[in-house]
Amino acid sequence: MNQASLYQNANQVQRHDAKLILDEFASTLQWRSDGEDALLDVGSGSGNVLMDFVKPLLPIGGQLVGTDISSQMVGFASKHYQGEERTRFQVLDIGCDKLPQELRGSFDHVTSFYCLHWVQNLKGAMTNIYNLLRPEGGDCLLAFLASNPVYEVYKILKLNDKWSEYMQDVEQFISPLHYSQNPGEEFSQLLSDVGFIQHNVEIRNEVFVYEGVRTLKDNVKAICPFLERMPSSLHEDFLNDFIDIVISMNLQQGEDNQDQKFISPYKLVVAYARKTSNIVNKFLDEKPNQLIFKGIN
Ligand SMILES: C[S@@+](CC[C@H](N)C(=O)[O-])C[C@H]1O[C@@H](n2cnc3c(N)ncnc32)[C@H](O)[C@@H]1O
Ligand SMILES: CC(C)=CCC/C(C)=C/CC/C(C)=C/C(=O)O
Repeated sequence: MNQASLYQNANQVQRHDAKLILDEFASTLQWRSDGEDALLDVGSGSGNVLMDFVKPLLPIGGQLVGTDISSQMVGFASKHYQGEERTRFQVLDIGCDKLPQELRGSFDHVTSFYCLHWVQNLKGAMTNIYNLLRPEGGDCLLAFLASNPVYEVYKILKLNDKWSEYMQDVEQFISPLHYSQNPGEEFSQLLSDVGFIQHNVEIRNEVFVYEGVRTLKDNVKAICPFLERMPSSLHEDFLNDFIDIVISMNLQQGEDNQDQKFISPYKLVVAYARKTSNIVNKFLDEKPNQLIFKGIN
């Protein structure tokens, strides 16, 4: 997904979820007493979630770094938000083997919305997030898909001769937690493994209703990685086949075009974790990783 303007105009679900989660966790994040918080966002995309919902939470003296694997996304966000003070955007693959030296241990907070389900090397990504935080401590707030019906639609489309040549690597675009029996437990374990002693992970069962075929198609176009591999003359045919599969999965409500709705039940991982300084770690009990943070400051 590289088309920033398409994404910026068809990301209602992503915006809705990020706003709710940030409202809920704004007071849980451990803000510095000097107001000089540095926050890095992972997978900022076109940048509007970061600028509309994260930036307003940051103290006046805070620094914001939006990052993304896609240079097109970073280019779009840099241009669109170039007048914003104390804000910059840069390319970063959160699954990379070696973090850029200037980012390591430099942040009080890391946030990430709707990105980590794109990263197959989830353990590498979480190790990097841990290492982006300051050695003396910091926290992260993450939201990403454990599962979504879109993944089952992709797998069915791949079986069609018309589309299979574009979708050979479909599994690379399916959330690493999609097949997990217990995604909450699995992600909690991963957080512990990379060093987060204190964390809270929830799996939220959500439903989003897309009003009309055009809305659903626009949302698919904004995120579907396979469309950019095929000639644009095939896009509408692909999207029509996508809709037919959604209907065959009984995810449609209402018959005629006027009041046709599409139901998308999905599981969202919402995780908050704190990195404690090495000194504090020494004094914590051996297994304190089940601490609940909601409402604690
Ligand atoms: C669905 S968008 C989310 C954008 C934004 N966070 C939001 O909530 O609207 C996912 C973004 O993650 C980026 N992404 C995918 N894999 C990534 C990786 N390995 N490292 C950093 N960003 C990645 C994509 O390029 C895309 O811009
Ligand atoms: C009914 C149905 C199959 C809806 C799927 C809707 C959709 C466009 C889901 C996208 C999920 C996703 C990978 C989002 C993202 O990364 O932003």
